[in-house]
Amino acid sequence: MSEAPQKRRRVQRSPSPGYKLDDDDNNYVPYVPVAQRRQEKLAKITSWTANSDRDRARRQKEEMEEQEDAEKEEERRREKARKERTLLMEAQEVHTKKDLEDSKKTDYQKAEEADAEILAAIASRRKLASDLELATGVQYTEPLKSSWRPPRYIRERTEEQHKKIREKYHILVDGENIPPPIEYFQDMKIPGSILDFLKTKRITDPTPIQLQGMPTAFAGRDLIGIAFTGSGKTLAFCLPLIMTALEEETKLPLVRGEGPVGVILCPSRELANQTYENVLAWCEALVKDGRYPHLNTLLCMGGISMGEQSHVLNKGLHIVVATPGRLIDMLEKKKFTFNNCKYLCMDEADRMIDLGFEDDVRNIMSFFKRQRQTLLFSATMPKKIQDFAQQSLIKPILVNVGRAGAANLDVLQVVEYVKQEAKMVYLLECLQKTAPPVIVFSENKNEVDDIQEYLLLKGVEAVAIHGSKSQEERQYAIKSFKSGAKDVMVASGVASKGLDFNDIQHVIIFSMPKEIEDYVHQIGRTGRSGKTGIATTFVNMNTPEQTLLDLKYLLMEAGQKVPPFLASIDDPRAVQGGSLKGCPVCGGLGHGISNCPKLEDTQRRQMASHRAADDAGGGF
Ligand SMILES: Nc1ncnc2c1ncn2[C@@H]1O[C@H](COP(=O)(O)OP(=O)(O)OP(=O)(O)O)[C@@H](O)[C@H]1O
Repeated sequence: MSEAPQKRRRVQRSPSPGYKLDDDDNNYVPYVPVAQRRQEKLAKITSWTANSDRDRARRQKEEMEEQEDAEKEEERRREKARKERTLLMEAQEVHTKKDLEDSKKTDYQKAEEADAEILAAIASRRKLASDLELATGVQYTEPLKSSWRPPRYIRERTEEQHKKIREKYHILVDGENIPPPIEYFQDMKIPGSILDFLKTKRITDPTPIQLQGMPTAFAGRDLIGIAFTGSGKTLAFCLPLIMTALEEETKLPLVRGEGPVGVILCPSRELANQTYENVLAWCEALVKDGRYPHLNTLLCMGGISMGEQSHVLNKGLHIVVATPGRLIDMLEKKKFTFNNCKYLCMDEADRMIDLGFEDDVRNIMSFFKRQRQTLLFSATMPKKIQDFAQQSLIKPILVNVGRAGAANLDVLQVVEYVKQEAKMVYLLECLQKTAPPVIVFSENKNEVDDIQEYLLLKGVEAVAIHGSKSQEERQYAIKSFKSGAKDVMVASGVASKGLDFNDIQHVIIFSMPKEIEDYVHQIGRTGRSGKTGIATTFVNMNTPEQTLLDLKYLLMEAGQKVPPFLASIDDPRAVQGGSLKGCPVCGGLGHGISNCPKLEDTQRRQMASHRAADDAGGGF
């Protein structure tokens, strides 16, 4: 029905006005003369012929091309097969040659080569710097400036005089323009109220790491500080931060939402808590004489509610003591920022960057908005870790007191062969050696619980601490042991690293850790701040021979008695005629890098984390 008007409209539109059209007009076919029609047909036929000729030619060409392609493909296949055969033969030849060469090499040479390969792989680790800095290529070349100066009479000393002082305290240093060692706290320009407080704790003169480390940190320099367990590293890195924060607060007081000025990172909650308490005590001492302002310190770690600390967050923040996970969480939630943060210190730094926290540390670094002073401290820091860490520091200064990873000489080390089944009974006997407090270490959480249970049954006041205990249980154990309410603390190695308990008389290592560094940290809970202590270690057939060898060399280095069963263990490297260099990865003296337990552990952990990432589907 709608067709009609449309048609009508079309009809009306097309011709010129004045014509009258109907359907016949529409169907009208104009007349074409015969001659013209014949010519048109001829032209059509000619074009068909031409087209079909062209088609045929095209088809032929295509066929030829296909054939050529097939031939070329066949040639390529043959060439590839020929090459593969040659490569295979070459590879076989190379292998045969290598086998021949290898057969000429001694086991020692082969081990050296394997070590070099592993070292090269470690050296290629991604630089320890913030992702932002890496991405934008930000590079600082000069250390931070500080207004602190040593007293004039010290500045006027010659380099030779500085050297003599360092030699006197067995301090090794490395770096450019090293600040002078200072033998008295008074000369370090530390506020008198803090010095008075330190005196009440019987801290009157700086320890070697303090007398070189503190001037270095006060001068704003990046620092790697290595010194024995219990040699006062905590004061060496906390006091410079307190002084920096004090300077900032004096210049322009911080208000809510501002700060922190610096952060101290610790690998465990217990260590973070202990460092926090030290900082609190020193900051409280600072305000005692009424001349200095109050500095706010935040403890930022898992297991404590931030609500408890909201009173600190509501003011300007000077110092944060943190474990990595919770710190990242707080920074991501923008509870505070690092916009004005200029001091980053890592305690037990080798552990932090080497075992699991490396990416967290990079992440934390990416929150800094300006150049920072970076300090790394530990009792054990093998050369490789030092080299790696050094890349992220600016003209760093290395302060080393004794060999990194060496045992504290104030600890008498006794190693005893005790059969597995006799350990518990012998432990009771061992506890009689000294008065309390005593720490018993075991590598295994279940064993920690078993030992505590056994001791409780035998009437010994013992507490236990390990990673699977709740925060409250861990805190209770530490508090009651520290206060003297409990005589014995049974602990897993990880949970107690870096903890400073008063006057531990005896450390008993119930199960020898695989890594000698852990042993050094564990025996280091005694013999602290110049006092002496005893460490008794149980070993037996279950202890790997390589661990025993590490132990043997460590005892020899510390001038301790080596029991006959240890002395009789031969070093396979010596048998092969190789050098007896220590392991550059863990510092163990009884093995090379290729059989380093720490490296194995790290690789296992990395593989586990890759597997976890795969399971999670990868990606972002
Ligand atoms: N100059 C000093 N004189 C005497 N005692 C000191 C001095 N400095 C620190 N101390 C004390 O020495 C003990 C050990 O200090 P700290 O915990 O800092 O050792 P550390 O080197 O960090 O040990 P670790 O490597 O085991 O963590 C503490 O109780 C501390 O109060």
